[in-house]
Amino acid sequence: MVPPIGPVDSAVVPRYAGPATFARLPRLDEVDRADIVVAGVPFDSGVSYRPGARFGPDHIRTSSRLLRPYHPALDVSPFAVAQVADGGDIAVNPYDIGAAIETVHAAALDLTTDGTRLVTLGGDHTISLPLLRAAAERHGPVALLHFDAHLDTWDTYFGADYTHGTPFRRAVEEGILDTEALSHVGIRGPLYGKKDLEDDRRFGFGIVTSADVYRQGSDEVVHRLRDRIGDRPLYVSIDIDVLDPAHAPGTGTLEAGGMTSRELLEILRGLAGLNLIGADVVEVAPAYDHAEITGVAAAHLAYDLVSLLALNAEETC
Ligand SMILES: N=C(N)NCCCC(=O)O
Ligand SMILES: [Zn+2]
Ligand SMILES: [Zn+2]
Repeated sequence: MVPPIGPVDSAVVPRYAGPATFARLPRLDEVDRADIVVAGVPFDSGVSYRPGARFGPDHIRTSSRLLRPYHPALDVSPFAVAQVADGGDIAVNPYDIGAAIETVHAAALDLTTDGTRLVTLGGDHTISLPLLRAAAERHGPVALLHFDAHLDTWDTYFGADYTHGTPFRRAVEEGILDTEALSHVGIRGPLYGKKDLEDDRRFGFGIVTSADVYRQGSDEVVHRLRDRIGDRPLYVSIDIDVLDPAHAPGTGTLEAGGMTSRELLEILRGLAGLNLIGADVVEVAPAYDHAEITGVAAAHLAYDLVSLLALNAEETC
């Protein structure tokens, strides 16, 4: 195998110089083929509160300049065992949510020909629906592990079906999720009513609340999740607002009492060896960020997701 083209060498070109691709990786058009692609979706027309996640991909890329090539907790050099590349941004229509969803769906299919795995940087949570459609077309109905303060299984907002609060209800209705293996982690905060939870349970979701993570600890949570997921194809969706506002102020719909970035990274690392087939990190809105707190958290989460995928790619080489 030809060795992968890795990131720019930070001992030669300082980290703060040059273009900000994710982790300073090559662009997709600079490599023959990629095992893993990181792509952005600058879209926030589906939000119910503060806008700004359209600037998320650029912010996460900038905040990823300090990532280093070896992941000690997972014992993997992700960019050495797999060809990882930055696929740039999927340019979507900001005025027509239906058209944007179609574009993301088509682009996700295009980027995952030939077994390539996709990690997407949002963008608001609306984009997970077309990403899941593409994942299900490749793998059949997928298990979903959803980290979020919010259920995002609501029905409509102002009569609109496709919003950042509704992607997983639509996905269940479309039959693209494996309803035996659906989990939310980090749920907290006020709801519209008890029916929100009843509907969610009817769709098949299990809930690990933010308080459960604190009380039970990451190891116990990982154990429960792994049991539920088994060897099914798994999609991981991370809404950055799953983190406490102290750990991720740069987002649109904050809720107090969230997880720490340490807890979330610990849980992700506990997923090593599962059949992860795709992932997203969404809802980063840089206008409300301070000192790159949110950007760095998102960059590290994306790095861990890439590392999990790289571990699997290494196994199959
Ligand atoms: N941040 C996401 N994805 N969803 C939040 C929806 C909250 C609401 O407006 O009720
Ligand atoms: Zn959320
Ligand atoms: Zn969400």
